[in-house]
Amino acid sequence: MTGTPTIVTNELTKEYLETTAVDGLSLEIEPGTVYGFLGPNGAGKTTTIKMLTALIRPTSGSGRVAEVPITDRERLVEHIGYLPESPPIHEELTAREQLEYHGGLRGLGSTEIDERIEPLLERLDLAADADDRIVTYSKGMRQKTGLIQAIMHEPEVVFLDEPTSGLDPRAARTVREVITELADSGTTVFLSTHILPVVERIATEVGILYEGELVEEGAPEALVERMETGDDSTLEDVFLDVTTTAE
Ligand SMILES: Nc1ncnc2c1ncn2[C@@H]1O[C@H](COP(=O)(O)OP(=O)(O)OP(=O)(O)O)[C@@H](O)[C@H]1O
Repeated sequence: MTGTPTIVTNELTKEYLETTAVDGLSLEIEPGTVYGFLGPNGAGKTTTIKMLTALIRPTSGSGRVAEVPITDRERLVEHIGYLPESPPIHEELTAREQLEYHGGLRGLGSTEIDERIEPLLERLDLAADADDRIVTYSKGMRQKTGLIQAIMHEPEVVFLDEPTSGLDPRAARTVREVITELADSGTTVFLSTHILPVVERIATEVGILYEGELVEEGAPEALVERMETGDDSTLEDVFLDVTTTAE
């Protein structure tokens, strides 16, 4: 698929006092891509996502998400959904109240909110608990609430940080299916995870970050093919290779 890329960055860089967390990152991601964003601990993935969602400002370089400059948080929020590692939810609310509140912030009316959240609550097996307070929820239930919150306003781009962490196998499968369906309908999904089989299954493109730099990028099968270790190479082999030998 070609068109205006939904995510474009040019030499995006974030420096902290003693660390260059992200170092000259240039990305071009087309609509409808599931982009598996990989990298070892501390590689700069969260810092990248925070810049792409306008939570922090780059030190240098630029980027546009859904054609909005990533420094324009006010405009950007309408176009994006974000599931961070710890979803931003109010513990004292019920999931339904939290989702209604979030939908209101995104300009949705109450009928629209109900129409969007009910099928997702059902699908993620959360309907029976939706009127319980989040403080009583397990990690997986919070994760599912956070996911619904990230996608319910039907944003053009969804950023997901470890969306299947804490989920049982059935829920994890449902989340993978939801991600694939989002992409099929044209949503761009930026997926950061350490669970490589998830990426292998659903990502259409993969970028591997190492010490703040993009050291490998391509379709998962193309990356694996490029490995010359034999027929049974996996994305894990590619990951281990490029994150140990790169300088
Ligand atoms: N607020 C901050 N101040 C100083 N250094 C920071 C800050 N946030 C991140 N860093 C540093 O930037 C680098 C990249 O961190 P980041 O959290 O983006 O990595 P990550 O790839 O998301 O790691 P993980 O897989 O462990 O979540 C690390 O060296 C980290 O210590």
